[in-house]
Amino acid sequence: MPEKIEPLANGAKEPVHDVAVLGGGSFGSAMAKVLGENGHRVHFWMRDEAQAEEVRTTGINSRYMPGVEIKGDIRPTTDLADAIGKAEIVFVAIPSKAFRTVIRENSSKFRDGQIVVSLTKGIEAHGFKLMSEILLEEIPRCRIGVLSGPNLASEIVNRDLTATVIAAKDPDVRRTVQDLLGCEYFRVYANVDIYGVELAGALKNIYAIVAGLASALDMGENANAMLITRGLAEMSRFAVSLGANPMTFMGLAGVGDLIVTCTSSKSRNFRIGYAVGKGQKLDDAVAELGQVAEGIYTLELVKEKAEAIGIYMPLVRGLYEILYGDASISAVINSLMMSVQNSDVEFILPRTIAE
Ligand SMILES: NC(=O)c1ccc[n+]([C@@H]2O[C@H](COP(=O)([O-])OP(=O)(O)OC[C@H]3O[C@@H](n4cnc5c(N)ncnc54)[C@H](O)[C@@H]3O)[C@@H](O)[C@H]2O)c1
Ligand SMILES: O=P(O)(O)OC[C@H](O)CO
Repeated sequence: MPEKIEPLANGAKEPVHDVAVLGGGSFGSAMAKVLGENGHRVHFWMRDEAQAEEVRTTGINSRYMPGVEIKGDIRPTTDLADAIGKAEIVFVAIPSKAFRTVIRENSSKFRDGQIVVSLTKGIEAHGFKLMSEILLEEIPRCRIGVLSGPNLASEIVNRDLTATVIAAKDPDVRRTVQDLLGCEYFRVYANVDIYGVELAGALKNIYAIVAGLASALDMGENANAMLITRGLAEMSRFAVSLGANPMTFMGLAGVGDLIVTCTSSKSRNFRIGYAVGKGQKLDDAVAELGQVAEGIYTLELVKEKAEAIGIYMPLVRGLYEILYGDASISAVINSLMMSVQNSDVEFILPRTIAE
């Protein structure tokens, strides 16, 4: 049992809930820590028994969160069915490439009406599916939510002040997640635009790689601001064309997450861009990182999708040509700078067609 249950932001102590966190990486560890400190019983599922045993005996996940003690009633397990079975609410922090497989293999273990919240910021290659869409397909009888925002795991575990967004259609899902996670250093805002919140979380990883590249080249603060803002224009153009609400991009899950990921070397996507900007090969940078940087996969999928539906995404195309083609960084920068000068905010002034 935890030594002390901190009161939540509303001053009341919540009843203890059984929650499951699926995924023993950086973000699963960070969310397990918040939930444990808030007094909940956390069934923390990870694949690796040695890692589970380490968390069980020392409270530390040294591979993904070295030196951080995950306090409270944390119950690490490699038995996924047991974790789901015991939980009232399930949080899923599994990389997008493995997300469907893990959920599908255990779909019969989820209960009717059980709340399942995706923490994953990626897109499935086959069919361009977001994680909430996978959940709806695999476990349609559950109530689905998506948590996304400017949430560097390494800061959350330090109890650095942080805000995030829970997006769900069901108000009870939104309220439950706010109550479970909210505390003196973690605030949870609500949104109903699941698709926009989720797509924003996936797309910003691409622009974080771009920002890392720019930082490696020491392009200057004006250039950084230009890249972030044009990244926002590009990602909202794309997302809105697929049905997202443009206003979502003004919120924490949109511009908030874009800012943190594009300005912090704590972001793994930023670090990949920085390494490539310093001349490292992409594969070597990924191997050295040793953690997931979803943006490198999202980039390929978004480039393909944007071309298929005719959405202009010059930063996506330029980054793709650098990472996966043979374009030099300077040639891409030159072509971006010399393209047609266009509208700032296209929701006010439509873009001219020629580019
Ligand atoms: N780390 C952050 O700051 C952060 C913040 C918000 C959201 N996210 C998102 O959370 C998701 C998970 O990222 P992370 O940071 O925890 O990654 P990570 O690289 O730190 O850890 C990945 C975890 O997934 C596990 N895993 C990999 N393949 C698996 C499989 N086939 N089956 C089961 N488990 C598997 C690994 O064992 C590891 O425990 C990503 O989509 C990421 O974008 C991360
Ligand atoms: O480390 P990254 O680049 O995966 O980013 C982590 C979070 O998504 C930031 O909100």
